[in-house]
Amino acid sequence: MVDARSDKAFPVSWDQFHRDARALTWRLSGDQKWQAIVCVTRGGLVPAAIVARELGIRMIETICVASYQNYKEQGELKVLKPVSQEIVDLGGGEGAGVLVIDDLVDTGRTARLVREMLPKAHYATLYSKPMGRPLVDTFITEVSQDTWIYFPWDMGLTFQPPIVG
Ligand SMILES: O=P(O)(O)OC[C@H]1O[C@H](OP(=O)(O)OP(=O)(O)O)[C@H](O)[C@@H]1O
Ligand SMILES: O=c1[nH]c(=O)c2nc[nH]c2[nH]1
Ligand SMILES: [Mg+2]
Repeated sequence: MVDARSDKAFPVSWDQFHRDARALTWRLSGDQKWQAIVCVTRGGLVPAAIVARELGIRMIETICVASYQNYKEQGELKVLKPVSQEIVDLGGGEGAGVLVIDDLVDTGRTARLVREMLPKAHYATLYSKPMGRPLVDTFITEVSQDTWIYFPWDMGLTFQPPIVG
């Protein structure tokens, strides 16, 4: 479970995010020809746009899942929109040849749910935490379980008090 008291922070700038999304694309750009991207909203929308642009993929589907209602607190996992049958049936069924993109895996609950719908898909995220790591096929950076990742779309510029004084 995510510890609501966790105080380690991993802030990610837009530059860093873009670099990491491109690094993820390099890892996904081998021999495999992806038939479609399924992005896990909302966090998967931005990395999916970058990966789709880099890989030349125009078939993009969403799976709409929500679980973190209040900041750092995971509630009940809700599927607001499942993946269309057309996408599940690609590559002979069960999502073979489909690339699933999300921003991160934390407890792995979201990834487990998506994998039930697309068992043969390839699951890729930019960031992972130890509990979720076994559920991801490709990721870029791992942080500890008690670290909260701050994405650029959730942040703004604010004054920082000096470290000393
Ligand atoms: O591994 P887990 O513990 O399941 O957590 C990971 C999920 O949590 C966040 O989504 P969230 O439910 O907050 O919705 P959002 O993408 O709309 O921000 C994140 O974008 C992942 O999808
Ligand atoms: O912005 C976020 N940062 C995280 O570390 C996280 N874990 C689950 N959901 C998350 N959202
Ligand atoms: Mg999400």
